Amino acid sequence: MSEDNRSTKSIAELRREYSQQALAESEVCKNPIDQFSEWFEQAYSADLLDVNAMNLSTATKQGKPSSRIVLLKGVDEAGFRFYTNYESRKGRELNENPHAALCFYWAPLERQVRIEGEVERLSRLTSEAYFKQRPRESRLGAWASKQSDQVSSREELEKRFRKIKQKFKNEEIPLPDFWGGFLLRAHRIEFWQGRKGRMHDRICYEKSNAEWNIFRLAP
Ligand SMILES: Cc1cc2nc3c(=O)[nH]c(=O)nc-3n(C[C@H](O)[C@H](O)[C@H](O)COP(=O)(O)O)c2cc1C
Repeated sequence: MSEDNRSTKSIAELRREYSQQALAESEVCKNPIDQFSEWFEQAYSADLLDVNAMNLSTATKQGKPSSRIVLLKGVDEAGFRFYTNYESRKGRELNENPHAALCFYWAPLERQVRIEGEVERLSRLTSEAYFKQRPRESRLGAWASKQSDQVSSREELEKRFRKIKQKFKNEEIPLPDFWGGFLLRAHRIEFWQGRKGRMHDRICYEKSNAEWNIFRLAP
């Protein structure tokens, strides 16, 4: 198809077949975190760009939702960890409503993972340990940015960055009180593998009395 054709194709016509792999109840791990780690490892090995980028959906107390991408910074039996500004829009929403959802899409593998649960803040010690390992510029950026607040201009932002840089010149940059991690404790995790004719595989795990039930969903 020529470039010209490509540019005239309507959005409604954009589609492709998914046919690489299958996912069966009999093959998946008993524990969804093990299953997630397996898929994550495969996505990482496939050299996908931003393999740990995930959509995070939050909602206000009234249930008004909002979404954005954040980076997964760790996962284990306890849950999924990410870091942000506690006073940002997401930080404020999570503070008033801990229910949240994550979603990964690894397009070249034709895979999606959806995760639902409740968040809690990570301990300051854990956040500090992570903050310390961030590049100096990112640590300064955390101090300089009142994330999600309106700013009058780019210059204003850069002025704040320079001021902070000067303030911490030759000093260790401490973890700001308004910055840190969240742990999302999952109670539902769904693995989606694209199949031919939109007959996709969807294997879902739901937690009940500390046990994970596994079932298939219609595509
Ligand atoms: C690839 C990618 C990774 C990102 N990672 C993070 C992150 O780990 N933490 C974060 O606070 N924002 C991250 N962001 C920025 C967020 O998407 C968002 O713009 C910001 O957190 C403000 O969101 P809010 O106003 O809803 O709080 C990332 C954006 C992209 C595109």
